[in-house]
Amino acid sequence: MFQYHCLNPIAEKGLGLFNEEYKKSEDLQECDAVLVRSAKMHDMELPESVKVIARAGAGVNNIPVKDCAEKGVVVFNTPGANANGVKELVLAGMLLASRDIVGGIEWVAKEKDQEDIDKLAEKQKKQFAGCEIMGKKLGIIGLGAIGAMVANAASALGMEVYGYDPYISIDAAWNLSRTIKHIKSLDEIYSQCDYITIHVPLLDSTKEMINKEALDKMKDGVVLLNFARDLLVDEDALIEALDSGKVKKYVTDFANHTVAGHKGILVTPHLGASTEESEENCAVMAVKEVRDFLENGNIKNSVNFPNCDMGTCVAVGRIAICHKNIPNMISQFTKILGAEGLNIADMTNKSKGEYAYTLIDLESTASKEALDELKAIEGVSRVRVVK
Ligand SMILES: NC(=O)c1ccc[n+]([C@@H]2O[C@H](COP(=O)([O-])OP(=O)(O)OC[C@H]3O[C@@H](n4cnc5c(N)ncnc54)[C@H](O)[C@@H]3O)[C@@H](O)[C@H]2O)c1
Ligand SMILES: O=C(O)[C@H](O)COP(=O)(O)O
Repeated sequence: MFQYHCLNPIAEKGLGLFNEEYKKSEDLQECDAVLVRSAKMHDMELPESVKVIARAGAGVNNIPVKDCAEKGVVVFNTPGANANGVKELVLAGMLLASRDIVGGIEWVAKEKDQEDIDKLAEKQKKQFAGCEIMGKKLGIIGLGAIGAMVANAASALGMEVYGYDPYISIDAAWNLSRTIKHIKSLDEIYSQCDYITIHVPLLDSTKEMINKEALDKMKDGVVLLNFARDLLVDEDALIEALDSGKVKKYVTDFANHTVAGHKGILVTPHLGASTEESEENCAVMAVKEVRDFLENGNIKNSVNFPNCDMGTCVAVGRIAICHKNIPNMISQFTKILGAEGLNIADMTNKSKGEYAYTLIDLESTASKEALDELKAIEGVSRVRVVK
């Protein structure tokens, strides 16, 4: 029996995929798995029982990913599962920034009791007029799951799309429309584009990448959209650029005291992935990842351990080992198992950066002593008997 705990509400369509071998627990103690959306986990004490964290979503900046790797806790996310939800909101954001739709709706609500509201509306509408997005230049920074979808949709709406992503995956590149201009320098995006939207993860290297220097290089009257993370933008510099007229509008999905209520800023309360479809897609993918990991030891879409798949175990036993990616690990594992007379039926070892993962199928059951010896090897963070 496995136990899981949800730190945020997770769609029932996903949780329903847990079978009778799984129990939902109201607290973390004794849990094998944690499911989370945006709850902040950095200051949380995780019990030793937790082996896996699944982020039902894309961004993992709320999770101490490296500390988890050190403790042998595998962290998953659900790549692309909410990308369409975000893409649609980005398109809405561009339209809201181009015409004063919000101001117009608010005006009608305020004047609703005027007897001649129809005539008044015709007179007043010019103050809410704007421009169209067709024919404008859109710069996209980050062409992953979301950026690529925004690029294709904006291109279909008649925008001239400039895309920048020095680390683009082969899959994302294949999915891009041929109309997207491949841009190799951010300066070109800044100097050419009327709209700029950012879709990169929040990392040390991307924090405040939109700063005063970047803003100074942008076209006068640029519209900036941020549906990725607020800390990607130096929002004090942004406010200055907005107040001076350099930036026409800032559309952000992240409410904070710097941006909320400021003239020229449209703030939504982190709604990008809050659609029925995205929430369900993320929950379904997260639960499938957790189950395959707990039941078979397989890893797909982890952000701190490598992909590793040996299917379902047909041998007598399977052991999963989380460890550092350093020399001499495999030989130590096989030496301990060999000394016990345990024959290895199958084995896979994969690495990702500093960390590695080994799955070993055995023709007989490993003793507690052998498992303890494996755990005692320097660089091993967790040894788990999967079967
Ligand atoms: N508003 C929301 O509700 C919402 C929903 C989903 C994701 N997000 C945010 O959006 C981010 C992107 O999501 P995604 O699903 O597209 O992720 P993704 O991993 O598919 O794409 C990220 C892309 O950014 C690129 N990249 C990384 N560093 C870069 C840099 N310095 N310059 C240019 N490109 C760079 C990567 O190569 C990758 O292609 C997430 O990390 C998350 O923070 C927000
Ligand atoms: O990174 C993400 O997937 C988004 O920011 C969505 O976050 P949420 O699941 O808390 O809505």
